[in-house]
Amino acid sequence: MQIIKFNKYQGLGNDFIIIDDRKDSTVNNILTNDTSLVRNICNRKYGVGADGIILVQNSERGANTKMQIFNSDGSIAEMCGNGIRCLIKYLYNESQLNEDINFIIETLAGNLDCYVLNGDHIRVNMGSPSFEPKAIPTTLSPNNLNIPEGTVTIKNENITMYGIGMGNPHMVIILKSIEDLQLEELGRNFETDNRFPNKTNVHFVEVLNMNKILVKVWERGCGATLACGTGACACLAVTSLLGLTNNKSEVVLPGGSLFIDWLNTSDPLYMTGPAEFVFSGQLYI
Ligand SMILES: N[C@@H](CCC[C@H](N)C(=O)O)C(=O)O
Repeated sequence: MQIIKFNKYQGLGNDFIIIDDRKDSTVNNILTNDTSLVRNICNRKYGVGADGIILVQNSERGANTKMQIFNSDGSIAEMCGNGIRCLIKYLYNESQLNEDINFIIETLAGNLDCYVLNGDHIRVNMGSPSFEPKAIPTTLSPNNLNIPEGTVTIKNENITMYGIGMGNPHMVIILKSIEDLQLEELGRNFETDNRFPNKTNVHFVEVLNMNKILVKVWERGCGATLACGTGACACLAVTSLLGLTNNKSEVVLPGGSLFIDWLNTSDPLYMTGPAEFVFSGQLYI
């Protein structure tokens, strides 16, 4: 049995157990070979409770550190927007610096620049959204704006949905209202839509005005969460390309707001939002 220290952080209620695994990658080896252990640790009744586990690892690609993220079902995700802010806040708190500072984090979606602003908000260069079907991956075909497009059925109505990659796959569905949404039923169904061979995160979007959208999230490997950072970027990228919002907007999620800007479609997209320490403890695994 090993004693593993952890810190719990949350970004807009999307919560993560952060484990520093830089010494010898032991935890990565254990968790990748035992997905039931991840599920047990993330379980909200019998475990610590979280939407995922983030391992801080040594970077082999010139970044300050590498982020490895496990969803609460034990699957590994390529990227996590709220998670990367939590990781940055952890590194910032550990460094005991009291000034604005930058970090470069290696992820399975590439190296990302992150900036701590006034100690509590973190701005992340999220890279460019991908509309290339193979890269997302999806079998959907691009529409005239080059966004992969298809339909899903909601309450017997065919509704347009879009596929987009932010390192990880996203399905974006724009509705007139998302108030009375069967999130659990639709999310579970669409997550495994066979047009997304690696499954997909699912987002239901209501456009409030040119500068604000409302989003409800069903995450691949986690279920309904209070926020999804990569998803917020995916939604804003789609609504701005469709001309429904500006390219700099507030994304209102059940857990709070993220601010996304994508000032030039040939440039990366930026996400700004909070991250907070919740508690720390020890795992006996
Ligand atoms: N909560 C995240 C995304 C985490 C990974 C996702 N569930 C996936 O499997 O792609 C975020 O804030 O981006």
